[in-house]
Amino acid sequence: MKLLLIGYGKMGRAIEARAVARGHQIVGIIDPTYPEANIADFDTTTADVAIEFTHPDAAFANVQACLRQGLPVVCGSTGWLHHFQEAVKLCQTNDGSLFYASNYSVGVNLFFHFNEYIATKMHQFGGYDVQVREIHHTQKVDQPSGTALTAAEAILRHFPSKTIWRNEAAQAPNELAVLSERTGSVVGTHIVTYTSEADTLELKHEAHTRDGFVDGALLAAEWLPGHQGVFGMKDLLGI
Ligand SMILES: NC(=O)C1=CN([C@@H]2O[C@H](COP(=O)(O)OP(=O)(O)OC[C@H]3O[C@@H](n4cnc5c(N)ncnc54)[C@H](OP(=O)(O)O)[C@@H]3O)[C@@H](O)[C@H]2O)C=CC1
Ligand SMILES: O=C(O)C1=N[C@H](C(=O)O)C[C@H](O)C1
Repeated sequence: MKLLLIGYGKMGRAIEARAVARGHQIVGIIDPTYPEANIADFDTTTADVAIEFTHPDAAFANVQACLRQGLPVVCGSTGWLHHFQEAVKLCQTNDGSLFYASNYSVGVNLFFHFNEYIATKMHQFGGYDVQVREIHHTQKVDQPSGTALTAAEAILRHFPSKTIWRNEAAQAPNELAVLSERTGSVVGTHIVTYTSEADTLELKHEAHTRDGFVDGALLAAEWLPGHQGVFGMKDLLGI
């Protein structure tokens, strides 16, 4: 496949290495380190799909540019979802192809699945409070992480005594604390903790490397061309 990489940082570089090893071709790189390369000028007919891992402030414009130019786009950037419905509309208007996941690793998508099940059960049995915690490297600019937000929003849907999340300690029983920690080079750790007077139950995912994100993004990029609409990991993995 012919890939356009938008963003050539930690994820973009890791995707390049893995993609080439799998026989794919990188036909373009859009990143501030290549100032001559501009998404608006890129001849999109030379690529099958774009993979976008940039920055919360850049992602929506990049997604818009791909959709307007008829290029299927796999986006992994977090922190831009206040624009997501606009992206969905643009995708529909342009008969485009957009794939988005706050986390592309299979392990985290299993974690999401178990998170929904556990939230439902814990709410049924009662007596538990719940919080979400995420730990990442110090270069991460957004908080809470996109993954923590996906998990928190699922808890709000399945554990109805929590009605709103807050990125600090809860100040009322209906608030779900989503706590963020930035330290060292931690790749990405997410923990959902249920506590009662009697015991504690935890669901934890700890990424050891970025390989899981990279492999999932490449799977999505291999799958997306030919699929029209807005898709996520549930469509790809069937979980
Ligand atoms: N969904 C998932 O599975 C995962 C998502 N992520 C998310 O992906 C994003 C990128 O992560 P990561 O690679 O670690 O970050 P990095 O900061 O390492 O890389 C981002 C790159 O994008 C560049 N960039 C910034 N603005 C633009 C733009 N307008 N067009 C093209 N390139 C641009 C940056 O350049 P410069 O440094 O000069 O600004 C940098 O080279 C983050 O939002 C992160 O949360 C990360 C891992 C997994
Ligand atoms: O910025 C990162 O590094 C990561 N970002 C994603 C997120 O915000 O959830 C996914 C992963 O945790 C790594």
